[in-house]
Amino acid sequence: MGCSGRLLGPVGGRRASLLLTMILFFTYFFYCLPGPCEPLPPALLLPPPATLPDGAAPTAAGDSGPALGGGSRRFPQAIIVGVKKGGTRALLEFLRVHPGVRAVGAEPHFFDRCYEKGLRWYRSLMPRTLEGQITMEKTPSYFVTKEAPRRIYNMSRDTKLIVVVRNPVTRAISDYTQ
Ligand SMILES: Nc1ncnc2c1ncn2[C@@H]1O[C@H](COP(=O)(O)OS(=O)(=O)O)[C@@H](OP(=O)(O)O)[C@H]1O
Repeated sequence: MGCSGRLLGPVGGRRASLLLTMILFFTYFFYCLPGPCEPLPPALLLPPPATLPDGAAPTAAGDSGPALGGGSRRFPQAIIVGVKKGGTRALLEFLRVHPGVRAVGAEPHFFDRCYEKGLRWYRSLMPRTLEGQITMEKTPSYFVTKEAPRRIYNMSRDTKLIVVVRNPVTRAISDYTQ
């Protein structure tokens, strides 16, 4: 009569359905597993440019050269300065999306508040960069620090300053409301 139910019995039936469920699960997961990584787009595989637009980064005495971890810490070739609430953070974040740009996350305030700590300390804050990558930092208040231009020039005469300005009224409102 009723063949399978009788042949397997209640326990056998449960086992069979459990087995079937497991097979279905494994099959599903097998086909859902991601394949091998997609190859990187060619643009990301390209080496960084051999030279910087305005020459290589300055190398201070005592620089140990390329580190085992990859790259070395260099003084910034470009510093974003400008008015407070001028949009300097946004500019740095946009620039650092480029693989050829590496930047300090926080504002170092070296040339206005921490100058006495010395250049070695300042450079230790910088991210490691490979040859051809650009190191950047942003500290808006260098713009209103009388000594900052001379100090930056003494570090490296090739360092570029990117000045961000903004309508003083909207800037003041932004500063007031935050
Ligand atoms: N692309 C662009 N154009 C114009 N304005 C922009 C841009 N990106 C950011 N912002 C505005 O900049 C304000 C924050 O400025 P900062 O990052 O310089 O602030 S800070 O001084 O570092 O605290 C802050 O201003 P408010 O929104 O008016 O407070 C941001 O909205």
